[in-house]
Amino acid sequence: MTFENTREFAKQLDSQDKLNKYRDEFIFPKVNDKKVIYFTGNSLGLQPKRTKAYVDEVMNDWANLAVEGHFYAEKPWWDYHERFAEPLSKIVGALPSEVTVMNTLTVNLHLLMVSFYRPTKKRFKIICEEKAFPSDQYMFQSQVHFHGHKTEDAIVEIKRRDGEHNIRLEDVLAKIKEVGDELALVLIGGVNYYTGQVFDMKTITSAGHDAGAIVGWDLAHAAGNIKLELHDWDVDFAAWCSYKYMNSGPGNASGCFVHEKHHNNPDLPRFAGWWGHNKERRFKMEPTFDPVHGADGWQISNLPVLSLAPYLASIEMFDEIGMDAIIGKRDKITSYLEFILQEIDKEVNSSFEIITPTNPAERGCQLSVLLHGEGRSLFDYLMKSGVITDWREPNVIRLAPVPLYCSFEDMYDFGQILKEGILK
Ligand SMILES: Cc1ncc(COP(=O)(O)O)c(C=O)c1O
Ligand SMILES: Nc1c(O)cccc1C(=O)C[C@H](N)C(=O)O
Repeated sequence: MTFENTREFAKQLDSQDKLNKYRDEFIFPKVNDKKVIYFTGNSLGLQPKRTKAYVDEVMNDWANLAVEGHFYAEKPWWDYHERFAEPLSKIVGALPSEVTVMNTLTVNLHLLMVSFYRPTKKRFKIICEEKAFPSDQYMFQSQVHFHGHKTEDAIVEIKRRDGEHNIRLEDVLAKIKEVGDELALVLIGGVNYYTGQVFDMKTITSAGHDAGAIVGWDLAHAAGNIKLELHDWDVDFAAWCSYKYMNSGPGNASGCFVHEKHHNNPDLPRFAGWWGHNKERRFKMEPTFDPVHGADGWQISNLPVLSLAPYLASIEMFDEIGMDAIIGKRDKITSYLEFILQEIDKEVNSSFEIITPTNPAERGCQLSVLLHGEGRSLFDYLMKSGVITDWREPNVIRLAPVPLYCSFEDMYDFGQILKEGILK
């Protein structure tokens, strides 16, 4: 597709965009009484207008029913989470029995490691990406220490090559082969938070299994952003947060995937609690744990229904639209943003460097841009001008043109503000 850097062309793209109507379903912060151009949905998604009704429903049931709300609310709280299974399974490419919602992301990764990181004397190493998100690094370090290993012995990082911003698939596969029978677990961020690189999860999962390892994925930046086929890729487990691309609200609940091949394994350890116990007999207060079949069997506590309400509001919007339509717009608007950046770079003779892969199959909707020669003052100018991005040292801005609420005209306007900021 040939793009043009004009407002008329951007407006034309918006007029052809079938998802453009969803923009009005979101609440935008304002700067100078104008909706911001919001590029940080990879950190916190915007609030859907429909969210309040879902939260008010729970608040009203609590007010009017109190404890009876657990069983007699229109959406009973005791199995409120079961409303996620169908829609969430479509977003991550799973069976409904393979997904559940609970806790928050890093907590879930720890609990899944209880089940899936069981080192032996021989097979104890974990492969991850270099400079994984810090919470993942601390999770890995604390897990291997818990099992009596040293970080330097047990954690193997796959490194970028000198002068390259992204990790090569061939290097991931070579490292898996190299570690071989000492490899217990491969756990990588499916979409890298810093560069926006998408990893070939199918190929890496297969290679990890060939080496005799378990393979899991941190999908914080992937769920709701890219096409996932966790069941068919034979992924063992995964977890994601819901407050980024799934617009559930700050610090909100995480989602988990556990492949059905692990559902009936009595030898699989897990930290148990009553909400993972047999649903029909849960209130008989039995002494012996009998796990619910499926990923719900990893639940521990009764669920934070007030948190799940915004999550459900968003998931039901995703179900209305479908991931294919979201991904279709994502590819178009991300490519248009890439075009705008390249055009502005030429116009102001700057030296931007997009460090996200140029191949649409290797990226989601995030573009990470090294602003060579520019400092934090440009970032500050953008923010003051109503362009919300985030700054990552040394001088990278991350731009996530989330398809549900970003417009093509936003991209054009961003380009004009960026040019002003550089030329001022
Ligand atoms: C890749 C990745 N992993 C883990 C986290 C931490 O998630 P939480 O604070 O919900 O545990 C984040 C961001 O918050 C992230 O981007
Ligand atoms: N969870 C966050 C928070 O509570 C404050 C600020 C940022 C976040 C984030 O989610 C960071 C995000 N994971 C990132 O990749 O930058």
